[in-house]
Amino acid sequence: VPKELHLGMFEIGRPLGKGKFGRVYLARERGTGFICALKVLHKDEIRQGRVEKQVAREIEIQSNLRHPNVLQLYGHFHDRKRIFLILEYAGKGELYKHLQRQDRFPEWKAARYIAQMASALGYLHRKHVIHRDIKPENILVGLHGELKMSDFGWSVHAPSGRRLTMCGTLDYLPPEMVDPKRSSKPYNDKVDIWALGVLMYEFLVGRAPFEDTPNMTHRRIAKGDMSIPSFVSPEATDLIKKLLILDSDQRISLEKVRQHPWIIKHCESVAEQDKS
Ligand SMILES: CC[C@@H](NC(=O)c1cc2[nH]nc(NC(=O)c3ccc(N4CCN(C)CC4)cc3)c2s1)c1ccccc1
Repeated sequence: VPKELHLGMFEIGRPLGKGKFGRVYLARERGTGFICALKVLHKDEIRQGRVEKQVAREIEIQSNLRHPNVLQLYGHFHDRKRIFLILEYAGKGELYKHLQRQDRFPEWKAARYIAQMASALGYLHRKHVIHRDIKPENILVGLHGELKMSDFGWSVHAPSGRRLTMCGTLDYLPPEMVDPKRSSKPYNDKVDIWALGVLMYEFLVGRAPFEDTPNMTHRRIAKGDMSIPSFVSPEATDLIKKLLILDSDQRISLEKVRQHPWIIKHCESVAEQDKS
C-alpha cells in the first residue's frame, strides 16, 4: 500500500458491518484493485465516547501484528471529520453469525477454531499484547474458513492494571477482573486463556458458561459456577476445565492447549499452523 493515503484512492462498496464507534465498508484501492475493508470512525463520536486512547492503541497495536489468524491493519489516514482504518477483508464475515445459524459447532470444527485462536494468542502474548476482548463478535472468518481475531480497541500491553470500563458482555470476563480486590496483582495474559475457555464452551454448547442476569453472571464467574452438558466429549470437557480455572496461575498454558488430546485428535496439521 503506497504511503500517501487518502479517501480518493478507494472505491467504496457495500457496508460490511458496524460497531459501537463507526462502520466498515468493502473497498477497493483504485490503483491496484486491492480489496480491503475500510473502517470509518467519526472524530466527534470518538471524542464524546472518550475512546481516543483506545483507537490510538488499536492502530498502534494492530499495525505491528502479522499472523494468519489476526486481522491485518494495512494502514490508516484521516480527514477533518473522520479516521479511516484500512483493514484486511475477511470474506466470510462475522463468526457469531455462523454460530447463531448453526446453534453450535461440531467438535472437529470447534477444535480447529480453538487451535487457531490459541495460535494467534501465542503470537500476541509473545509480543506482550493481551487482547482482553475475545468473543465471537470480535472474530471474523476468512475466505478459506480460517478465523481472524479483530477489534483490538481493548487490547493492552501486558501486564496491565488498566481498568476495563465495560460496555459489552460480562460473559468473557475472568474472575480476577470481575472481582479485582480479590486478587491484588495486576492481571496478565492469563485473562485471554480464561476467555479462550469461555469461547470453547460457547462453540460446543451454543451459549456462554456463565450466561445469566448481569449480577448473577458476576457471582457465577467469581465462583467458577458452571456445568458442562453431557453431550460434550470427555476430552473437550477436560480442556474446558483446564482453561476455566479460577486461579489464573493454574490455568493451562497455550503450549499445553496445542498439545491437548482433543486438539491433536481433530487438527492433524496444528503443528504446521504454528510455524507461522
Ligand atoms: C467486529 C466489529 C468490527 N468489524 C470490523 O472491524 C470488520 C473488519 C472486516 N474485514 N472484513 C470484514 N468482513 C465482513 O464484515 C463481511 C461480512 C459479511 C460477509 N458476507 C459474505 C457472504 N455471505 C453470504 C454473507 C456475509 C462478508 C464479509 C470485516 S468487519 C467493527 C468495529 C467497529 C466499527 C465497525 C466494525
